[in-house]
Amino acid sequence: MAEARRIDGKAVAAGIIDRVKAATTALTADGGPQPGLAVVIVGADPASQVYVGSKEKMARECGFHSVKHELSAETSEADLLAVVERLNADPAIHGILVQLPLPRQIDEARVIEAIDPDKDVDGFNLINVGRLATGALDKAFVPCTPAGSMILIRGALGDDLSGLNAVVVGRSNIVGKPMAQLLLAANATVTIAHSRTKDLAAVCRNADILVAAVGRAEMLTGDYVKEGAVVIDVGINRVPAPEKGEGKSRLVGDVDYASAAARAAAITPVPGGVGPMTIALLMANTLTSACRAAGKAPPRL
Ligand SMILES: Nc1nc(=O)c2c([nH]1)NC[C@@H]1CN(c3ccc(C(=O)N[C@@H](CCC(=O)O)C(=O)O)cc3)C=[N+]21
Repeated sequence: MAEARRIDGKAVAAGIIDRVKAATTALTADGGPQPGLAVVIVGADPASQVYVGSKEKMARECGFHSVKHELSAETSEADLLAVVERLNADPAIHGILVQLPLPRQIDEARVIEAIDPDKDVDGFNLINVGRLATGALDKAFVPCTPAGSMILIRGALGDDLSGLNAVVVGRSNIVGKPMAQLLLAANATVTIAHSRTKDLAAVCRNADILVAAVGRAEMLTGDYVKEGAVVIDVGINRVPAPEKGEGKSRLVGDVDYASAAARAAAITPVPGGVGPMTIALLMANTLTSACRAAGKAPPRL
């Protein structure tokens, strides 16, 4: 089998961003609100800082009102909840993202449940989890990483995934579970596998669509990949790269790209695959929220 097609998530994301920009211009020209995104970060984790910075920059590029709240690592849960309440009440804000993970003293679930479900552009609030699980996709905010992955899968295989086996490796609330829900809604036959799955490689080799969200660098090698499968690598792992110089690192996924690409039909790289899609879908969700707030139908991006 020939080397897999490399799915260019960066290019697909750029197309979505262009459409978000155009729709934002149209919305405001039509008397609608300027979409507003608030990103809240607690503590100064360097990786988190980078992601938050790129979200803020992208929001500005889209023509959004963009605000960033940087709180110290010692912030109390009550203080963070007060910030969320202020943003819930602020009519200029349509999307609220509280960067995860949060420091130990803060109960993540409590914070997520405090976000107004109609401003929950991450799609992590129980109301949105329930909307997705019950198929109320017109009202739900769908988590950005699974939603972005789904666009790449549909680009490779089409809208209807009937008759295809999908295996999602990883069962997190932010990726694995919503990913499985979306694949199910598209009529795939879905298996959720994880670290305790017996003979994981054999389960994965059954997948026409393999989604890797385990959080272990390059764990899924070619042995896990069916010939002709579509492989979506959600992992973002920073590993040492002494070949680039002392103290240097590089980004790798949960899939061993070279061996998996030798068997797959199409595969996402890391970086340049799912990551840029996550940010693009965050912008799309924020635009959707602003449209809904104005009683206008959100555009199909
Ligand atoms: N409430 C919340 N929502 C999130 O969506 C969220 C979060 N918390 N916490 C952290 C993770 C991580 N995340 C990424 C988004 C984009 C890239 C991305 O664009 N990555 C580039 C590479 C970036 C680089 O070079 O470091 C790529 O894959 O090509 C990565 C990671 C969103 N997260």
